[in-house]
Amino acid sequence: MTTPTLLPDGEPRAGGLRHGRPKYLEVRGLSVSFDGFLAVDNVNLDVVQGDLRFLIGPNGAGKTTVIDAITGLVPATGSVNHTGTEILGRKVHQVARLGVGRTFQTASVFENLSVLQNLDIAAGAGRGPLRMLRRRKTVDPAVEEALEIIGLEGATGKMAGILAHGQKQWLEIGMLLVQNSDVLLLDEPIAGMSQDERGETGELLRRIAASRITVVVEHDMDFVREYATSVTVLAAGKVLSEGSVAQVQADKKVQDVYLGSSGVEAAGA
Ligand SMILES: Nc1ncnc2c1ncn2[C@@H]1O[C@H](COP(=O)(O)OP(=O)(O)OP(=O)(O)O)[C@@H](O)[C@H]1O
Repeated sequence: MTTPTLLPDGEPRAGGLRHGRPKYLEVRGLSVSFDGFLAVDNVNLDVVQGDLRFLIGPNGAGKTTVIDAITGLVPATGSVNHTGTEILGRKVHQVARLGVGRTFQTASVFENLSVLQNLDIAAGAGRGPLRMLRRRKTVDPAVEEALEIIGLEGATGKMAGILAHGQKQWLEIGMLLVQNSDVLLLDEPIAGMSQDERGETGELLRRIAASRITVVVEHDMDFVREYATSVTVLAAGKVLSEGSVAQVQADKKVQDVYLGSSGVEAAGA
């Protein structure tokens, strides 16, 4: 059996990979209504493999709901195409099997299991129950590779519940890597992290985004400026602006609604 490589082949860049046939996520006319309230309103979004896209905007702009809609957590209309496959309207587990993985604002790991067991379970998500129960003597190469990428090689036996806040988020990302997710939708991954953890997370995002389709919901504009290769700004459920960090910061509409003229967020956590 060949093991798919998880290691990136370069740095993320705006517009994604420029060679080969990159994978893509193409969102068209995505809308989500909660009892008549349009939380996501006709959103179009194109993200190509190798890009590190940040989704920003004021509180209540619809950022998390876009991710919820793509991953099947809330009903939506429109279309979400992952490299030729329509994923909108499928069940949550089907979307995950099609390689679309997401994290939540609060890391959802199995607190009473070790780091290794968490990754093992994620890696076995596609295996049958008998194979899952069989004790394996060796570490799955995909798990080993994910451990290296998320920097938790030294913590394999630690219970996930006692990990530092940042490490839990990294473990959750590792769980997506071993599931072979090639679309990563990460909801505020640095919320509550220390300065050091933020930097390490930024570098982790760079490593994983180079070979995947990555969308990060974020409020921290310093972090966005440092790590985004492209940005989409949402406001009141609609795409307000899109482009490089410099382009969206210079956009008068974005300054009025979200960033002050200094580029510091006017709203948000
Ligand atoms: N399940 C729900 N039922 C009803 N309204 C909802 C539901 N989920 C979200 N909303 C509303 O939809 C709008 C968009 O919410 P969403 O959480 O997507 O915004 P956001 O941009 O992620 O905000 P934040 O930055 O504060 O996390 C908000 O007005 C919110 O109150």
